[in-house]
Amino acid sequence: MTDVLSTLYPWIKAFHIMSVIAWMAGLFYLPRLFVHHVEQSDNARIEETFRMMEKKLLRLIMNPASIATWVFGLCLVFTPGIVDWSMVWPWTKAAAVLAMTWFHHWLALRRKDLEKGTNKVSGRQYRMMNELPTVLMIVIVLSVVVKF
Ligand code: HEM
Repeated sequence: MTDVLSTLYPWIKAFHIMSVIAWMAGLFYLPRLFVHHVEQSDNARIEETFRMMEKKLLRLIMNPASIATWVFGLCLVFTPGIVDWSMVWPWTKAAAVLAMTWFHHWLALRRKDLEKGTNKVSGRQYRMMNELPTVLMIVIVLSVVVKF
């Protein structure tokens, strides 16, 4: 099994990066949709459009992309010689990836609130939360590329 992972290493990494790009696109865009959704919540027709866009973005892009990122990422973890756990970078990457996954689930819960009309988060708070994936992405990319 580890032989197969070593042979397929460049392919798995390529698909890992593709799924990361799709996941990150959603993690950056969904909170922006929430900002405008909250700030236009007096218009029923526009609100319905936001609900549909948020649901499709999460279900069709973000959920599958996050699963693919995890599956390809874990294949890379189990590829012999790729991760040296005595270094710092795998731990900073793991912490940031867990935080990114928490953020994904937080967004999914807020989407349900917006769908049911029970949202309590303001547009300003969504704007602030929107910075989190950027910070985590910087930590992750520095971890995997600089490998401190
Ligand atoms: C979800 C769980 C994840 C796991 C288990 C995981 C694991 C890994 C592993 C083990 C590598 C191989 C490093 C190497 O070849 O030296 C890798 C590469 C990479 N990961 Fe992840 N990763 C995950 C999520 C992410 C996320 C969220 C991002 C971006 C925000 C990301 C960006 C990258 C990049 C850009 C590379 C290629 C680095 C290079 O070799 O040039 N990964 N990942």
